[in-house]
Amino acid sequence: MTITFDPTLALDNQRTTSISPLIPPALLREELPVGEAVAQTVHKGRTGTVGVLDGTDDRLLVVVGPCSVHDTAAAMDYAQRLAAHAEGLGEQLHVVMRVYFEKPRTTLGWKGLINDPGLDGSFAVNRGLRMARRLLLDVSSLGLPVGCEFLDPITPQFIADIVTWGSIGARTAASQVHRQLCSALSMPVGIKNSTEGDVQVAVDATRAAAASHVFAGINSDGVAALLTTAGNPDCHVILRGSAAGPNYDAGTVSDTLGRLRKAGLPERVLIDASHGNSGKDHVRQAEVVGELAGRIERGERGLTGVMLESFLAGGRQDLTLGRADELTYGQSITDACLDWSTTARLLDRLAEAVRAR
Ligand SMILES: O=C[C@H](O)[C@H](O)COP(=O)(O)O
Ligand SMILES: C=C(OP(=O)(O)O)C(=O)O
Repeated sequence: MTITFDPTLALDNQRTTSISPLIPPALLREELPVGEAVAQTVHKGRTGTVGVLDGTDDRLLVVVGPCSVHDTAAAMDYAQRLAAHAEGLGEQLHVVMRVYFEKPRTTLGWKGLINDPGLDGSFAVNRGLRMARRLLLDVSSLGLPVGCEFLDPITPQFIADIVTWGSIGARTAASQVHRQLCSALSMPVGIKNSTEGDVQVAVDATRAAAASHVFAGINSDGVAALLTTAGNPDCHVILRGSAAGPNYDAGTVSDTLGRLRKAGLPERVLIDASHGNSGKDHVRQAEVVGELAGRIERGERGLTGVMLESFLAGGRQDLTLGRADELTYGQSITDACLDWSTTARLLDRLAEAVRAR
């Protein structure tokens, strides 16, 4: 017997306007597999990062690149310049390129290449995932390891095998979902202080991510699964400043190391020269790096890494959805970035500081 309901009594999908298929992660991985050279880059990149974090490798971790990728050709152009420059500084700096595809927004805005690769509100997510995986393979094949922010808890199944260093942003550091995700990720993960400047939330997240968890997710076939994780001992705090001002000063670094010590965690921090530490003014990132270089030279404890937002052209521009053809080549459509030549100069300065210490 068929039971029919009065349609006005329907209970679910009242606000979901469409549900369409997502490619299974395993299929994308088969289409775009990791070859031996890329596997070597990721392996070496992760081992190097862990060594710097643990202090067994005396280099400085530098995570540098665009705020977001919106044009894969420009991202590759940038990657080629960075790979060549980083090679000459390899004894002092462990360089990881920011290749960010997922943007957490304060309210609304373009949410990154995976969500809307056409930059036109068409949300071709399967295409976005393909473009993201392709770019990660291409950048890594230059011998340059990549770093991504993980925002959507499903996305890592599609790309995480090619990621050397991960990040959890200021808006999700308190989220249990993201802390559980970190506990499963195979690479070191930096976790940011909150947008209001709360550092303890990042320390708590680092502690939670180091523990084992059991939670619901998907497997590589895209099927709902229960995941049991071992915990990630390679998570670390990123000081990114806040709307109230910067927090890269020696006092905050020392206070953060104290909080980590109290929580039984390794004492190390990465400083984000952008965001609240630069007041989102890209020019001020250079001032932050200048000060940090002096402190690194003097051997300040715990300063393990630096993050820079940088692209080919300096500054930022607004995207009008559907008008990507009007954009300036190599300029950010999210946060303002340093231009390439200033970036190269700042990398040289950081390398000089490491050499001097
Ligand atoms: O890093 C990028 C941005 O700071 C972050 O995605 C928030 O951007 P919004 O405040 O412009 O939304
Ligand atoms: C979104 C980012 O930063 P935050 O989470 O610090 O705002 C970012 O680094 O791209």
